[in-house]
Amino acid sequence: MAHGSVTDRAVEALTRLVRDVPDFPEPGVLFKDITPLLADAAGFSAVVEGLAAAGRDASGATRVDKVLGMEARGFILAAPVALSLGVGFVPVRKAGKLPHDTHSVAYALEYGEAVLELHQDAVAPGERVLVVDDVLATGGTARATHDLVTACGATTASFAFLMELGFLDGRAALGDVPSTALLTV
Ligand SMILES: O=P(O)(O)OC[C@H]1O[C@H](OP(=O)(O)OP(=O)(O)O)[C@H](O)[C@@H]1O
Ligand SMILES: Nc1ncnc2[nH]cnc12
Repeated sequence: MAHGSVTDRAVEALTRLVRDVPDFPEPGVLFKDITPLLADAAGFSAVVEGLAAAGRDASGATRVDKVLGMEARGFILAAPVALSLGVGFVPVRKAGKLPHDTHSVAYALEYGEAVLELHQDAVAPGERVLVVDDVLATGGTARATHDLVTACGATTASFAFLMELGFLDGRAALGDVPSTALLTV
């Protein structure tokens, strides 16, 4: 079975490059550490191209206006995805980091609570964006990002994740927005 543009063989190889760290950052959380995968040139490249496929139509044409990534791990993946698609990259940052006027949303994630912000003029009304992140866990981060996009008058065309933690049912938080994950655990 293929997962988006990633074959079964690639899924096995990528899964081996993600390290499980028990009880980080707090007891009871099994942390999925993607740093070994990022350090592997072939793995990193396969992930970027697999995620970028969510921003293309069947003919291979880019069908989004911007790629958004969430601080911090989302930046690492979303920026090269934007370059691959030939569109701009927009950072969604934790509170207090963006210098100009922002929209702001408080949210909860698997191990805490935080606030995410987006520059009000970072995406234009009517634009379609691809939201890229490394992990979909509870969906709190992704949902907050979608709400920020909506506050700008733009549309989340799709979410693309490297890894989905299926047992946390994060997809339930994403409503009707299409979502793909290269790996599911
Ligand atoms: O689905 P959720 O429960 O919201 O969890 C997923 C989010 O958690 C992690 O980010 P984190 O806030 O730990 O920030 P980091 O990228 O700076 O490590 C991860 O990169 C996702 O953005
Ligand atoms: N279990 C987990 N591993 C890595 N990143 C995460 N973000 C939220 N939950 C996570």
